[in-house]
Amino acid sequence: MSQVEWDSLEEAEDRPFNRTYMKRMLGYLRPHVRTLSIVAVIVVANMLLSLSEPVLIRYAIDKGMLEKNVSVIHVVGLSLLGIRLVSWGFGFFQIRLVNYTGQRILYGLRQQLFDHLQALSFRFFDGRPAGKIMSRITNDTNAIGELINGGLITLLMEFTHLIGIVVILLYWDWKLALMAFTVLPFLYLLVARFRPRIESAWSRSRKTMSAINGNVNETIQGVRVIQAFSREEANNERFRGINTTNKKAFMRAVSLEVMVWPLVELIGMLGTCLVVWYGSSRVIDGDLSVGFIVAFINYLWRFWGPLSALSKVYSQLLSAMASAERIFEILDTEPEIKDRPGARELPPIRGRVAFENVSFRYQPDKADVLHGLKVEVKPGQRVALVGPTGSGKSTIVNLIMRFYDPTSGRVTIDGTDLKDVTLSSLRSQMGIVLQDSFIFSGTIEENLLYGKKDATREDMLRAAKSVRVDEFVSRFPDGYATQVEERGSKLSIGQRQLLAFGRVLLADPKILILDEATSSVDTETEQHIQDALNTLLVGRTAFIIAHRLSTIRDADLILVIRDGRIAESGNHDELLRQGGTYANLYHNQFAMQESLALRAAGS
Ligand SMILES: Nc1ncnc2c1ncn2[C@@H]1O[C@H](COP(=O)(O)OP(=O)(O)OP(=O)(O)O)[C@@H](O)[C@H]1O
Repeated sequence: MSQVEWDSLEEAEDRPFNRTYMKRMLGYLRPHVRTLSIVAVIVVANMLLSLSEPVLIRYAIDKGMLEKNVSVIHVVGLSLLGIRLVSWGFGFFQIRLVNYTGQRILYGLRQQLFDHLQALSFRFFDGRPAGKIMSRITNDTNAIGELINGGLITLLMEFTHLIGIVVILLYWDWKLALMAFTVLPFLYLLVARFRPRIESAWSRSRKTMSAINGNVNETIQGVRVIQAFSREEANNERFRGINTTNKKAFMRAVSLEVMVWPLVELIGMLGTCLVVWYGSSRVIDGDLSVGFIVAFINYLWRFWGPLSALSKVYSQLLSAMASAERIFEILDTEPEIKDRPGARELPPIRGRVAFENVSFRYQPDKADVLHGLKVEVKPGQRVALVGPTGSGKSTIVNLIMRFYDPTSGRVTIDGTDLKDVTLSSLRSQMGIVLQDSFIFSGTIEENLLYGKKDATREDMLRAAKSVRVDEFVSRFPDGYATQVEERGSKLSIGQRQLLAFGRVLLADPKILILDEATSSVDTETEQHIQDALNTLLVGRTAFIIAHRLSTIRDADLILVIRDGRIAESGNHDELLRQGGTYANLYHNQFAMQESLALRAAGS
């Protein structure tokens, strides 16, 4: 089973009713108490109106039909019509108010989740698939919304109805009422037996739905790889599996429901039959009037409805509770990396970066990835990080950006521990360009201004020109206003790289981190990128996860990383003279790159 399927089946486990979550969820209603009180008044008024209908019918039969008084029938008829009209008006306001409040609560919850998500540290995202997180913001908030919009009102309405009916029936004729209620234990047994099954079937249906979402999300993200490997059929097979499970779970839930709810009605009917049988004999005896018995039965019909509705709301409540649990899990996750109390602003950076005996592991129960790193980089130095895959190069730059904190030791800038300064003052002076430059949907101009909203148009054009963005932008009919799709999918890899350079150049960071793209671009673009890079690096301390020989050779300091340690350090010539790992790497890998480059230049 894939991660996505496993996660969604595992975690959506519905838990039994949880009072703490319920209380916390009700906390979201607190700011809307006034509106909800109005709703409650409307609900009670509607309940009273609705419960007055059988009384009017009783009156119409006993005083109108049996005593042949037509004017009573006219009055009752008009009254019933009036009641329905007023109920309709009340219902309209009630639904509007509830939906309005529900939407405001959902809006706030979604916003709160979104804000919180952005503040969470990398470690949180490391362990969770994106599809799962997305489903929390959409599906789980919706489940809570449905509860507020539909469930809570049903609960309030049906509950008040039920109480009202029981009171009236007992008050009218307690013997007849108790006779009708003798079927209640059977109803209870039936519901108690089948409800858990229905709930678990619905729960399975929801879980498999979440697996479907995860699967679709993964497929969209990975569609290029899927098509490249012609995995469509195998993927379809996997999707068909989840889809079938979902269909079966849904069908099982529905079949149970269509079996149980008519049974509930049947048992209710039994209670009504008892009343008809016993009540009619009392009507014949002249003990009860016809209008009375008709009204009594009418109330009984209204009694079974709320009972099944309430039972369904309970399922809805459990499902919302599971959603609430997942939402609260996110909201309760404290960002690991945050400003410590009393953190100060980092003054303008000069650019000295030091690792003081830094060790780091990604998970507490896993082995160290970096071991006692010690290195000092002077302001303005260009540092190349080289080493085999998985050796720890990206981890080092993650620590400089303070995406993670070291497990032990300190990372300092100009002698200040990164943990002592505010994140915003640190990151606003740092820039990062990753291999796969993330371009946001919007215009090219918006993407360039991403790190410096207040830059003037002249600044923007200058930056774009110096990293050669203007050359390709000028070929677009809309120029800088050209819309680039999500992730910049309309741009070539080289163009995306240049745009990312422009974005970071405009932000003018003092420390720059760069993960050099490994993907091959044509020699001309390569040259453009090299030129742009040289412009970008002037006057900044730079850490480059380098793959190109030219970048490495130009570096002031090369750090060769092996198994989370600095195996060698020095400049190109020094390291070649040492004849160690770097020299080997150079002769085996980079020398070939160089001869290829020379050949390309000569051809
Ligand atoms: N988020 C993570 N959670 C757990 N382990 C991780 C995480 N990221 C990286 N690692 C592990 O840490 C080690 C160092 O990874 P890192 O990404 O720093 O290597 P790298 O030198 O940058 O590799 P590459 O050149 O392939 O990008 C690897 O063993 C990797 O499996």
